[in-house]
Formats: sequence, C-alpha cells, structure tokens
Amino acid sequence: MMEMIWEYTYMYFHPLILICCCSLIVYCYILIVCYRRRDALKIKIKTKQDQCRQSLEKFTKLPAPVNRVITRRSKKSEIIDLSLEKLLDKLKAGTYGAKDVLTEYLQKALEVNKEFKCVVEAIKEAEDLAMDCDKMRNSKEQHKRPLHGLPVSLKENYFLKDYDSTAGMSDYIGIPCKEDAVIVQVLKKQGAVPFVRTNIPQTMMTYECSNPIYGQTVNPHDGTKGPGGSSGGEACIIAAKGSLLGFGNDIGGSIRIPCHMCGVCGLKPTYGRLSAKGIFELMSGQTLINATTGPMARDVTSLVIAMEALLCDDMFVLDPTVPPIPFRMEIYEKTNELKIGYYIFDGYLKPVPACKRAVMDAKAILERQGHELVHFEVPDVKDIFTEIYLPIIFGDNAKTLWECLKNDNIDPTIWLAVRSWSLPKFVQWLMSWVVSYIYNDNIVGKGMRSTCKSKNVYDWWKLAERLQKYKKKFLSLWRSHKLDVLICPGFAFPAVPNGAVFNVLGGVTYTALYNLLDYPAGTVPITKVTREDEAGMKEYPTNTRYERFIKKYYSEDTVGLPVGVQCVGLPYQEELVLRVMKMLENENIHHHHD
Ligand SMILES: CCCCCC/C=C\CCCCCCCC(=O)NCCO
Repeated sequence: MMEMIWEYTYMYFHPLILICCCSLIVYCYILIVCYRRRDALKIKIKTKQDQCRQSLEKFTKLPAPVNRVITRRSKKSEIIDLSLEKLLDKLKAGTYGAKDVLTEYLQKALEVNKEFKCVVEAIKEAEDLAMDCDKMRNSKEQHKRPLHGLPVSLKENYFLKDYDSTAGMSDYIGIPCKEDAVIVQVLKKQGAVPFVRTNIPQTMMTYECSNPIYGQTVNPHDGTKGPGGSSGGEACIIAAKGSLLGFGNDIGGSIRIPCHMCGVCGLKPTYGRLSAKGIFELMSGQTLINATTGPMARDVTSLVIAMEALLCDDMFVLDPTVPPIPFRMEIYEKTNELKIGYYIFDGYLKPVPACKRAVMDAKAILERQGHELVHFEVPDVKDIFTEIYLPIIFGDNAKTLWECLKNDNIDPTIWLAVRSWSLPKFVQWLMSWVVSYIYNDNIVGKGMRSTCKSKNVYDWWKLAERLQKYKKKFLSLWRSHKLDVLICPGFAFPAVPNGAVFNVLGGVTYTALYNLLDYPAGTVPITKVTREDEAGMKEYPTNTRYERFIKKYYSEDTVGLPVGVQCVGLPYQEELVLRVMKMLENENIHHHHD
C-alpha cells in the first residue's frame, strides 16, 4: 500500500517535491547566512565597545593629581573652572603641570560621560604627551608652543594613528588609521594634548548624535533632548566642562548646530582655511560643497587662540593646499564701526520665538555698540535648499551611504531615510508626490524628490552652474548693502527631543546655506528659552509636517535651553566673524553678571 502511495506521489508530484525541497534548502541556507552575518556583526560591535570601555575604565581609578588645587568654597577643581586663556597662562608659568591638568580633565570627562555619553574612547598616548610637556617646563621649546599642555578633545572622525574612525558604521571597525589628521599633527606640535574622542551620529549626515556602536549622546542641559550634531559629542563635553577646546567638522551645520543647542561657541571657517586632510568623510567624492573643519570651545577667545595656533608654518607645510595666511589679529582687534546685515526668517521654516528673539537681542547689543544694522532679505532659500543643496549632497542618490549601511545595524534615528533610499527610485518618486499632494506638504515632498533623481554628467554640470549663479547673486546682494558681516538665527529651534530630528530636518537651511556659499560662519550663545518664548509658540503655523512637529516640540519643556546666533562673513574673513562673535559675547557676559 505504502509503496503504491509513494510511486503515485513520485510519478505525479516529483517536480513539485523537488522544487519545494530545493526552496527549503535555499531558504535555510539564506537564514543561516543571515544569522551568521548578524552574529559576526554583533561580535564585531561588542568587541569594539569593550575596547572603548576598557580605554575609559583605565582612567577611572587615576590618583588625584599631585598639585590638585581645590577651591575651598566649592570643593571643585580650580583647573576645570579656568578659561582656556587663563589655564594656558598657568601652564606657561608652571603653576600647573600638563600631567595634572590632563588628569583633572580626564576625570571630569569620564564623570560627565556617565551622564551624557559624549566620549567614545580615551586617547592612551595623552599621558606620554603630557609628560613630554612637563619635561620641557620652562625651556625655550615650551615658550614656542602656544598650546603647551592644553588637553583637547576630537570628534571621532579625526584620524588618529592606530585608531579606527568609523562615523558610527561597523564597516569601518578594525581599520586603524595610518597617521594623524593634519590638524592633530599641528595641535601636537603646538603643545596640545589630544585626550578623548567624542561621539557622532551614524554617517554624520544628520544632527542627531546616535549610532549603534557608541550609543546616544544627550544634551547636558536636558537629558530628554539631543545635543545636536553631527559634532554633538564635542559640544556636549565642552558644555559639561569635560573639555575646553574641541574640533568638529561641518557640511550642513555640524559644528554650529550642536554649539547652538548646547550653548557653546564654534567656528566653521571657509573651506580650506584649516586643513581637512585626515578627516573621515563618507562622501568625499562630492566636492561642490565641502565639509569644513573647525574649533569648538566655551568662549570666543578660545576659538581665536586655537585659530592663531593652527594657522602656522607647520599647517602650511603639512598641507600645502591651505593658503599661508596666518591669523590676522589686526582685523580681530579693530574697533571701527561695522555695517551688519540681519534676518530672522530665511523663507523656508519659521524660527521659533526664542530663536527670533536671539537675533533681535544680538541686533540691540550691536547697535548699542555703535554699529549700523540693516535688514537683509536672504534670497531664494526655499528653492536652493531642495534644488541645489540636497541634490548635491545626496548627488549619488545616497548610493554611497547605502553601500556602507546595507549590511549594518541602522540607527533608529536615520532608519526611515536610509530604508527609503533603498527602495526603487520610482517608488521614492511616487512617495514624494503622495507627501506633496495627499499630505499637502511640498516642503517634505520636494525634499524627497530632490534626492531620488538620477543625474548624469550634464545634470551635474548644470547643478554646479546653478550653484555658481546663486553664489554670484548672493554676493552682489551683500555688496549692494555694503555689508561687513551678517547675523541670523543659530538654527530654527533649540535642542530637539531625543530620536525626533527626522521630524524636523528642514531646520538645517539656517546653517546649510553657508556651506553652500562657503562663507565662514560662527555660532555664539546669546540667550535661553523663556516662558514668554514658549507662550509665543501659540502663533506658530501648522501648515506642514515640519511645522506641526516644531509646534509640538517647542510649546512646552523647553525653558532654559540655550539659543545662539550665527555671525557670517565673506570667504576668508574668519577674523572679522570672530570679532563680531566676541562683541556679542562680551556684552552678554556683562549683562548676565549685572
Ligand atoms: C543618513 C541620514 C540622512 C537624513 C536625511 C537628510 C536630509 C536632509 C538634511 C541634510 C542634513 C545635513 C546635515 C549635515 C551634517 C553635517 O554637517 N555633517 C558633517 C559631515 O561630515
């Protein structure tokens, strides 16, 4: 009987059984491969995490520095409370040794890291560098080094010999860099002691600070909010006093956004004013809009000291593409009256009341100092963001990003963008029209469309031409007003709730415009959100998806969040930008002390 059944089945269903069996085998094989890949990825990430944790643990039990100076009143370390300028004076005078300063800062960095998760790892060579500094105490050599003994933090994407730069992507784990970034080499030559590396978002192409390797950094003013990004770990550690000076990079606002959101100062110079050699940049083949390196610090004077120290012969020799222009102190220190443009709305996303007020407060400060302020109508931001900036930045339809992420764990903060880029282009295009028409939101819809169009060389040249035309238009408008500098919102809104940046991405026009133009721009803290600012959110529009989220996020729980303004100059006018930042900071400091 059984034989008959088998024969029958074999005769009639043989091909079907065969196909089923084969499919099952293939399916099982795929499952096994996927599991093994996932396991390998888990192990890779875990190994990296253990390595980083050990590097930090090594320093948690450091003995207190021999010369530890504790102020009797507050029991806090005096070293940590000193400004960068004063600390350098004390290091030069030999009041503190470099090793003592390093120990204080390492301990402070680890302490703030427990709460805010801003540090990814400690730099083990820091101890030797600090000891070398102490060996040359009071020597001629020491006096030639303007940053002698100063601990400095670095964003994770700055190359350090023998360390990985991953930008939060596991594909890059286990590929140690062969040499230090040029900026790092120059910092060391000038006596600085790089001591910790700080956190970034996965890919660095967003302003949230989270990735599957190092986790999520939070804002030191409110742990339910993000620090901004992509140099979020830097801004966080500086605001929390775990570092005095750090370095980040910026292609859409990555230095300025976190400075604004954490209440610290940062400068995005003109591209090329500082070397970008040895900085991990995922989409480095895109050279129409470049990522710029720059300093971040507690105050403007620290930025000036850093720029002056970096713009030296060592920098010009190590990277001959950097124009040999030393820091022009005479421009920074000039006291002539300036003509300053200002605007509060760039025509794309309305800034929230606190960000508007920050610009108006800054305007009042500058007017009180005798400068002339004129309203500046910033041209066409609405179109240039979706028709020039986004199509250039994601000019390969995000293929490079996708290539690096397709086998990785994707951070929830960028998951939706990355997944949608992996869909066929026509599906992306269809979705963008659905958003534009069904959701009646052309801001998001147009943004989506701009990144899914395929481009050939002809299209790319046309884009480059449009960029040049816009630069020309902007410059002639600037010239027609005879402006020296421009002030504008630091961003459209303060710190964003954790995990929510994707809902308000459009805010980036306030900073990205100056990457597109390649104008130097710096951010300086001006104010903090007040109850009145929050109450003013009642008037905020709700026409688009972005606006609805902004209204939701900034109508409550934002009092006390820092707010900055940007100061913008013509290319290579970093000294003038810093001068205006300093003028704003000075008056603000006096105001707060009165
Ligand atoms: C992979 C996530 C992409 C999210 C979608 C982005 C869409 C528009 C926003 C553009 C944001 C650009 C932020 C640039 C941040 C920056 O300056 N990074 C430094 C680059 O190294």
